[in-house]
Order: sequence, then C-alpha cells, then structure tokens
Amino acid sequence: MLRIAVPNKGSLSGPAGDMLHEAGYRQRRESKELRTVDPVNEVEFFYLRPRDIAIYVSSGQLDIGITGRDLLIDSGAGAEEILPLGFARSTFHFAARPGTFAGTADLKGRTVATSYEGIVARHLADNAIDASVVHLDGAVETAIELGVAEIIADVVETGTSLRNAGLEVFGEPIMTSEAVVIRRTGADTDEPKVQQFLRRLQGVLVARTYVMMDYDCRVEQLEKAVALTPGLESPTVSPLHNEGWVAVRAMVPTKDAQRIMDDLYAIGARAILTTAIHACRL
Ligand SMILES: Nc1ncnc2c1ncn2[C@@H]1O[C@H](COP(=O)(O)OP(=O)(O)OP(=O)(O)O)[C@@H](O)[C@H]1O
Ligand SMILES: O=P(O)(O)OC[C@H]1O[C@H](OP(=O)(O)OP(=O)(O)O)[C@H](O)[C@@H]1O
Ligand SMILES: [Mg+2]
Repeated sequence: MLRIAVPNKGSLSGPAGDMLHEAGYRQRRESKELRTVDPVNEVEFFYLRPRDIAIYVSSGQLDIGITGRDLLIDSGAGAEEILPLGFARSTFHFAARPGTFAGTADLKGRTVATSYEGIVARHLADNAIDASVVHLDGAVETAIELGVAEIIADVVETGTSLRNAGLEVFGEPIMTSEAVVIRRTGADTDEPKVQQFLRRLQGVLVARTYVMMDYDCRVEQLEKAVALTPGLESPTVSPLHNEGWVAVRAMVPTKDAQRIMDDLYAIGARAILTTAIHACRL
C-alpha cells in the first residue's frame, strides 16, 4: 500500500484534498481525521502538519508527500520535489517599512523575523551576510511594529498582508514556491505504484489547464488552422460529408482558447466548440 502525507491545515490543505479527490482517491470525511485508507486504490493517506511532511517523507516511513516547495527547502530534510502541482503559489521576500532598506546587503547587523528560518539562514550564508534571525510561528508582519525585528522575511501572495501592516518588499525575491509532490532523496520514482499516482495527478493538471477544441475548416485552410491548434502530439483530422471540408480536434491551453477561436474564425473555420476535459492520461 502506498503511504502518502497530505497537509492537514493551512493554505495547502483544501486544494491538496480537492486535487486528490479529482484524481479519484477517497479523502477523509472530516477535518479531524488524521489518516484514512483508500482500499480500492491501495493508498493510505496521513494528514500531517505541512511543515512536518518533508521530515516524515525523508525518514522513508511515508512514500510520498504533498507540501510547499518553501517548506521543503526550509526543513532541510532529505526529500526532493518530483512534481509541481500549480496551487499555493507564493514568493518569499524580505519586507520592511517603506524606504528603510534597499537590498540584501542592507541586512548586515540587522534582525530578521521569519517563520522560515532555514530559508533565511541559507540565503544570508550564500550572500555572506551576518544578520540575526528571530523565529516566529506566524503573523510575522506585526513583528516590526512591536519592535521584535526591523525586517521580516515571509510568504507574499497578493501583498495584502504587507500593505495592511504598512510594509513593502525590498531586494530580489528569495524564492518562488508552489505545492509540490516530494519523495525521499534518491528513492526510486520509477516504482509502478508511485508512477501511477503521479500519472493520476498529471491527469488532473492537464484537465485543469486544457480544453478540447473542435472545429470545421476548408481543406485549403487546414495547415494554417493546425498551426494554431497543434495539440499535444498532433490534431485529429476527419473528413466531413461536405466535400472540401474537414473536422479538426485538438487540446488547447484554456487560457488561450478565446484568442485561438478568434484566429480560427478569421481564417474561415466554423462550428468552433470547446469542451472541458474531466480526466486524462497522456
Ligand atoms: N496567502 C498564501 N497564498 C498562497 N500560498 C500560501 C499563502 N500562505 C501560505 N502559503 C503557502 O502555504 C504553505 C504554508 O502552509 P502552512 O499551512 O504552513 O501555512 P499557512 O497556509 O500560512 O497556514 P497557517 O495558518 O497554519 O499559518 C507554504 O508553501 C506557503 O508558500
Ligand atoms: O500576500 P498575501 O495574499 O496577503 O498572503 C501572504 C500571507 O499569507 C500567509 O499568512 P497566513 O494568513 O497564513 O497567516 P500566518 O502569517 O499566521 O501564517 C503568509 O504568512 C502571509 O502573511
Ligand atoms: Mg501562514
């Protein structure tokens, strides 16, 4: 049975559960459940604190985990990213009162408050900067007003939390993060049950980012049309009953679908339809 660690709380928990559900796995019924077995798919899910997941996976007791890239790096645990999942996207930044600091070099001799001590300490060491780091569990934006630090280093998504605290990012972003699937460093990812799990999640990612597009076009326009809709491998082209016309079917990125429909219409394609993809194996 494959043993998988899933975040039990926070920003990662809901979207991770949704993705696993979409991939056909049984998920826990209530938020207090700490583990659940999916007997049909032969998988056991352990609901753990997001910060602890890399540690469990690196110990080898759990085969796979879902966590944030930033949490994985911060933990320093012996686990590696094997599939990015595209949700819980964020950027890790230094921030302070506007106009007080300009770049990483200004950190010298200062105090930085953060929940991600590992990332900050490594960044300071890489840049040979001597600064103190204070660990806080969360709500680090308040640390400056309350005099615990002059600088914070934190996850930024919309920037609302910083704005509300009267703070601004400065310097280059320290790292970008998103939810990722992790595995113990050096463990065999070719194992069939691991591969099957990854294929299921990849299927969800594709279904979320592509739509199926169908249209009819004149044979003379076919080359131009398939250049607009090359598909993942190659589009399906079928003859129509009306001579001189063909039907084309190809997957297109959802974000480009409206522009592609306009471009196809402009070269004479008609009956252009898009339909959602619910699941797939590429
Ligand atoms: N506002 C946000 N938008 C997107 N991702 C976020 C946000 N806040 C945290 N994350 C991401 O979520 C992960 C942290 O999850 P974690 O559950 O530890 O923190 P949290 O979502 O801030 O919850 P908590 O309330 O327990 O602090 C990290 O990978 C981080 O990059
Ligand atoms: O840029 P934003 O969209 O505002 O998102 C970033 C904020 O979200 C997270 O905080 P959370 O609400 O999880 O509280 P925490 O600081 O206690 O972790 C993170 O720590 C930032 O504070
Ligand atoms: Mg948080």
